[in-house]
Amino acid sequence: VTVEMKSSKVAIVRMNRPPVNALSKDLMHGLRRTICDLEDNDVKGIVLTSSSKVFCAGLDLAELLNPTQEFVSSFWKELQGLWITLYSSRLVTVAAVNGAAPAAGCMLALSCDYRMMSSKNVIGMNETKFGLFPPPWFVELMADTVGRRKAEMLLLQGTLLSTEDALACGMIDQIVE
Ligand SMILES: CCCCCCCCCCCCC/C=C/C(=O)SCCNC(=O)CCNC(=O)[C@H](O)C(C)(C)COP(=O)(O)OP(=O)(O)OC[C@H]1O[C@@H](n2cnc3c(N)ncnc32)[C@H](O)[C@@H]1OP(=O)(O)O
Repeated sequence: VTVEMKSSKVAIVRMNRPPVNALSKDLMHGLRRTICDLEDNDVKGIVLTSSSKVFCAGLDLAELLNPTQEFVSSFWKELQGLWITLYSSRLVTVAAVNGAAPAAGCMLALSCDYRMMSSKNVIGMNETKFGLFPPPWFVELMADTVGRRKAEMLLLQGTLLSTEDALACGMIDQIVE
């Protein structure tokens, strides 16, 4: 995770885990630590983005391949901790979605107060497409953002929306070129 101060009050927080910013336990820990440190330093707002062409590919599936029970438990704790920290942060949080944001990548964006996204990208929770279901707090985030019926349809079908369709249903707030 890298931090660039745009002014004394606004920080650009970049996920920097090539090639796709898959959320490993360490990346989630780094993000949470960074947000907490910025909160402790009188910063007012952050822009969360990526240093590569993918915003975030979701959970690191490689880390979840044949894990020990202990690892799954600590991984899950880290994911929940990151979500709680970001969602409840006193900072104004903006997601600058500058690449694909599937699954937990979408969760990160939806946990922010405002979402801008570059065109020709995709965002959504596609877990059902590969036989997983999103945890209830992902579901609530989606329902709070696009409405319950739309969320139900998107989650059932594991739809990844284009930038334009995401704007049309309120999943993002602005398209930025
Ligand atoms: C046995 C018990 C198990 C218990 C487990 C319990 C856990 C329960 C889990 C329940 C979880 C539910 C919620 C799940 C949330 C998630 O986030 S799951 C992750 C979902 N993510 C995706 O579906 C995205 C998959 N990736 C892509 O679609 C594309 O990679 C991309 C993001 C659109 C980027 O495309 P492109 O730029 O063309 O790059 P690629 O060539 O596809 O990929 C580059 C390399 O990155 C690797 N990679 C991609 N995504 C991931 C990932 N999520 N995790 C790990 N690695 C990833 C990809 O394999 C490539 O690797 P190399 O081939 O080695 O280069």
